[in-house]
Amino acid sequence: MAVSAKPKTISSAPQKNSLAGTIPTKKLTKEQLFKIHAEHIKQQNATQTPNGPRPVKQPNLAEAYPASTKSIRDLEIIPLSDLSVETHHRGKGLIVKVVSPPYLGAGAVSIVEDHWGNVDKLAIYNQGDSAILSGVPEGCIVAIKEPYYVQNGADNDFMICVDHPSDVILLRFIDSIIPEPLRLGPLLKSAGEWTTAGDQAFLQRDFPTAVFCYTEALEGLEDHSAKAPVYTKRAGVNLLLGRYDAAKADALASRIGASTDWKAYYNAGRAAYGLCEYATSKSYFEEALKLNDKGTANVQKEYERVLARVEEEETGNYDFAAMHASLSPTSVHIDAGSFLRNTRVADSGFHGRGLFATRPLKAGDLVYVEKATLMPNQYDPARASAALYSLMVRQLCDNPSLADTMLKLYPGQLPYDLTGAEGSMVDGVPVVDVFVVEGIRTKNCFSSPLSTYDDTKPTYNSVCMAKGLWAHSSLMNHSCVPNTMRSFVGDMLICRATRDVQEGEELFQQYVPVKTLVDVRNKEFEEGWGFECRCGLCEGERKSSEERLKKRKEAMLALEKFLDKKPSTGKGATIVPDATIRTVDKMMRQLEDLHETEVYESLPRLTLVYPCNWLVDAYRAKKQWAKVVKYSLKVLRNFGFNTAPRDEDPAKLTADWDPREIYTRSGEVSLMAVHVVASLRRLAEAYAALGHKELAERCGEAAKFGYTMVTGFSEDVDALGQ
Ligand SMILES: C[S@@+](CC[C@H](N)C(=O)[O-])C[C@H]1O[C@@H](n2cnc3c(N)ncnc32)[C@H](O)[C@@H]1O
Repeated sequence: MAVSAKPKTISSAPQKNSLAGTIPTKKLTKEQLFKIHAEHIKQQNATQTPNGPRPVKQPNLAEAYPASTKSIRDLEIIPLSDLSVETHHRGKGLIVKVVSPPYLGAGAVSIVEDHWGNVDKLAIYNQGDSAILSGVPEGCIVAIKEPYYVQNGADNDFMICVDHPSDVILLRFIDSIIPEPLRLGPLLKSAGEWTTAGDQAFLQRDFPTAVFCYTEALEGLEDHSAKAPVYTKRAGVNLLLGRYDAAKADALASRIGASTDWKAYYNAGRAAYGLCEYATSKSYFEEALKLNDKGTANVQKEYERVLARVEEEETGNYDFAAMHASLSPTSVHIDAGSFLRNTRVADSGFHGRGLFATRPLKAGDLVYVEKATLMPNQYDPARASAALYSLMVRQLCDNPSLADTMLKLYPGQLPYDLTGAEGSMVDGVPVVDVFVVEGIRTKNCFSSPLSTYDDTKPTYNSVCMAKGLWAHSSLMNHSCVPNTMRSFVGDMLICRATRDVQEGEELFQQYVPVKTLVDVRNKEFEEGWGFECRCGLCEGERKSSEERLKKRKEAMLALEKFLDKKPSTGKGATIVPDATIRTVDKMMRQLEDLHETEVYESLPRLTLVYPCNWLVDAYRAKKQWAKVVKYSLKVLRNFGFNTAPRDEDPAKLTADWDPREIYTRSGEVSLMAVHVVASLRRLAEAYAALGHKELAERCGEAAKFGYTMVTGFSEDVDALGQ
């Protein structure tokens, strides 16, 4: 798993176009523009499947520029003929009419005309399906704020490129800012006509247009009692579009002070539920039930559902096994609340904010459970990042209240400072800066399998990973030897303590499974997240000399090279010849000797984990159980579980070794992983084979306990296979 597969860094600015800053003298004529555009549309109609997923134009952070934060009313309106290439026209705006149907690819490309009679090409990206502008209907009039003009391949081919969704505004036909020659006057006159048009659009399932029409209708009405039913209609459509902020506002605006308001509260409750505001949702359903004391079955059902969410938030009681059983490729979003009260956000000594324990926690305890803020059902690694990015943009446009959660996350270093206006409403829409969104995505997203439990099974296709945002979890800083471990069941992130944690202690997670060598893993942190890790393991290992580090690296690479062609387990494994085992054992001991005691006495020795695991498997295949014990104990020790006995004689251990204590008594610098569970299982098997039943049972129990930390909920260690 990874917080982000390969976070992007901001590279140097792209090469400058020789025309940059100039008004092009050679441009396509109006006729050429229309002709080429018509050909593109013809081609599109011939090749594209209607309603198929549209590609996403993912932002290149190297070319980042800020979204406009100005109102169109404060900008100087300029003609299309004044646009200069590779230029962000700060302080300027365009008002244009769309004079062609759109060509739909990663963006919507249309031909537009200004009131001076100039025409040009407009490409609008990053509009969600719920926005009319995702399709840019012919005839609509749009304002483009602080336009960016680019060359589009061929010498004389240029276009206005709108990356930030809030940089383009769909204007109402009666907006006084529209210059006279572009004005049509409203197509429909009365509120009644607009309402009927909204109803028709609704019946045709064109929900964005329905919202547009109901909005026009509301503008034309003055009397609240006449407005109320239109608000109710618009609330319903907004609910269908997942525009919960607007749905909630509409539902509340539809109240008229009568008992029929139960419907308004019911809709407001559903909208708040959609926003995961369960306590608020509960209070709206209660109002609805008060007004309609017979309680319609629907309200009662929704009320009971929200009560379950509130209880989960308060108690952290979940039936994870049932959640897991409910997962399927089409059903990955779990209906559950987040349990966060064992943690709080505070300043960290490591970086910015971090998460801290609000009460003492025992190893294995639930630290928190978080439902994804956003997680698209997209497990194809080639599409997962783009899917998350476009969902983040869409949700910020559709539900501006999400900005409070999402835009507070760390965006990494952008080439410009945040304006502070991101997320605020300008010209009726929230300012959404796609480069900030992408920065937040790369620094904060997690990769998640459908379930971690299944992901540990040897047969599972671990390439299938979705990407999601868990806003609370993102606030946790990284440590290579963390005190928590995360796992996933669908879009629920389960975080468990891997050792005892005191009240007030900072909580850490591993951003990625850590590389064995201190310099290699820190290069990854530096490139991906811009920090150098100062955890106990990294600080400890830095005390080792450069020369030692170099020698360890060489020994490790030689060992890995030797082992590469000699699988001791799984596909291609055969019984390994004794001579090979002896060589591996010797090379492993040489590598072991390169770990100086003064540095590694109680630190994990990660370079040794792989060869020791290899030896466990090789001896197990030969049923040499004493050796299995020896090397399994070494694996535990190499993960930093230094209370694992170093003397492998079972006779000495039977009385007083409780393997569960590895979790509680190893100190701060140990590393929990599924391999630890696997080693405990191997120990259990080997002790049993050697006749040490009691020890075997204890190891089995410790393995089950550890597996719960790894998977979030399951003790079924047999899932790990043979
Ligand atoms: C997902 S954020 C974590 C929350 C962050 N501390 C904040 O204030 O929003 C990731 C960023 O936190 C910082 N960070 C995380 N772990 C760190 C650590 N161990 N040492 C220093 N900085 C760390 C890095 O800047 C990283 O890019």
